[in-house]
Amino acid sequence: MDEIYTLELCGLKRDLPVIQINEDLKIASFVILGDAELVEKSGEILAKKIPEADVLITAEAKGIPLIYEIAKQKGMKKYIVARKSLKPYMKDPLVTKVVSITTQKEQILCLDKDEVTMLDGKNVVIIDDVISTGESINALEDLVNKAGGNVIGKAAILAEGDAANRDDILFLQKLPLFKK
Ligand SMILES: O=P(O)(O)OC[C@H]1O[C@H](OP(=O)(O)OP(=O)(O)O)[C@H](O)[C@@H]1O
Repeated sequence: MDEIYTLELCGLKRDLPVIQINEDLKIASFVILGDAELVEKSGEILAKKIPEADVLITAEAKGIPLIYEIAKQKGMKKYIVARKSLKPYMKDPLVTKVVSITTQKEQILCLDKDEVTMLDGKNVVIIDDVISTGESINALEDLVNKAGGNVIGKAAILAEGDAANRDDILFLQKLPLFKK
């Protein structure tokens, strides 16, 4: 029978499939894409908890619905999504590298010049759906710093594994890792 982890979050319950990602490690797969109810509830709560920022930033892809919801709740007209591939619309892109727990191969995160300008000299909060190894938020922080921004907060719906012991991130619920 397939292994399931039941997550309780913001008064909701979700059965997450537990999947093997390498020889020694299984993770509970948390995919907010398509889950409007969970994004709305968690976004509303996180919007109240994060510090007041000039700019919010996330990484493509699963952070996108969450940052949209938080920006909407806070009445912010814009936010920034770091893309995972270079796009033709990008002029003088700023690029950094990242290896996340779920993807486990090197990806890039990049910003267009106009987004770099939006970050320069601004107070920035980094948003993601999950923080696990921290590689993705580190890469986002690197982009913000290189763009001249100042990271004043980091927030996620879930902190996975050891990330739950960090005191520099705001999160709503812990998610266990399943080690051999
Ligand atoms: O703390 P970390 O170990 O970096 O893991 C967390 C990141 O991993 C997942 O993204 P994923 O790489 O699966 O990309 P996706 O959102 O494009 O599916 C998740 O959405 C976070 O961004």
